[in-house]
Amino acid sequence: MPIIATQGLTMRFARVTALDDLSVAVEPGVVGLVGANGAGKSTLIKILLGLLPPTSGTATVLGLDIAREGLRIRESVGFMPEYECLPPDVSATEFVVHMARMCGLPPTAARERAADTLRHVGLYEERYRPIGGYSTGMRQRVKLAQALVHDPKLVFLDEPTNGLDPAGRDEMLDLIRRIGAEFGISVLVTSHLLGELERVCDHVVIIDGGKLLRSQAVEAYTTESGVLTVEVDDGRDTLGQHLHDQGVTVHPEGRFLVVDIAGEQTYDLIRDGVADLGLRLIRMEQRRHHIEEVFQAGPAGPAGPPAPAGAVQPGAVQPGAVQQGAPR
Ligand SMILES: Nc1ncnc2c1ncn2[C@@H]1O[C@H](COP(=O)(O)OP(=O)(O)OP(=O)(O)O)[C@@H](O)[C@H]1O
Repeated sequence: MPIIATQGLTMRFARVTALDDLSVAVEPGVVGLVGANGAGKSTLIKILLGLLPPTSGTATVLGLDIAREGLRIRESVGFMPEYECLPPDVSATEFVVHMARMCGLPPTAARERAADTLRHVGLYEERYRPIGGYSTGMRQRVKLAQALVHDPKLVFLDEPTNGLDPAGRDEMLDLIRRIGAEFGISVLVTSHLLGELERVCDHVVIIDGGKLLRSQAVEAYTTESGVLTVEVDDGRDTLGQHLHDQGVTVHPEGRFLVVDIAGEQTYDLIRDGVADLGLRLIRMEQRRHHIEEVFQAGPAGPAGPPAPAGAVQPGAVQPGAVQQGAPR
């Protein structure tokens, strides 16, 4: 059963269509929802939580109808909102216990679950300090803890890496991966950074202007490319010249040679060249595309069908559009 399924979901505000006939279904796992600022990500989450009725269309979350079963959806789903929503003068423990009580847990269970959850997100030592003195990364972890405290089957994380430095972003991405892999909780995580979702997601949905651009397993975006990376211990240029003389298209890139694959014989030529020249081969591997290359390549990118007319081409992003610069 899909964890989320929408059919023709449309949301019109007075001046803007935030979602435009969106039909998509995703299976359990860690699912990325990527789009530029204003693409409609937060609007979709609010509709899926049953908090905002769509203009038209239908959707289910965990098999529950958003129009009729919003309360049951919110019982089974955790939500980490994008914007700051934390009281500064209470501790993380007080806040997360309060949120657990709001979800219906009895007092003792609420305290135990809050302590467990704060430990999981790496805030155990700091849990009695007032939230007002926390760093941005710590506040993001409190927001994550309150989304997990009632043991949901699915969590919606709206831009959880916002405002974090590279180290904080890496830690948050690791936490998200653990939520999916170790706790078995499905995740819908939004970001405007393509690269960072590739690291943690099983599946990525891309929307632009409220329309679906693509919905695919991560591997489908990162299909193998037509080039080999070759590394030898001392002798990069000698081997490069040798392969060139054999008619192989090759160019240097850092310590490596990047070789176009022109059939099985390319592998044989590299093997023979390395042997004939008496070099030591360290690696020879086929490169995989990164998700962002799908967009750098434009509408006829390497991983699939052309984007629909009018779609943002993130290879030529405008400020605020889908960005490719996620650190790895
Ligand atoms: N309550 C509202 N009233 C009017 N317009 C709205 C409302 N909520 C959202 N919008 C508009 O709908 C569009 C989609 O907004 P949404 O917040 O869903 O985008 P987003 O992809 O989450 O972007 P961001 O990452 O910037 O939050 C935007 O143009 C936004 O201005």
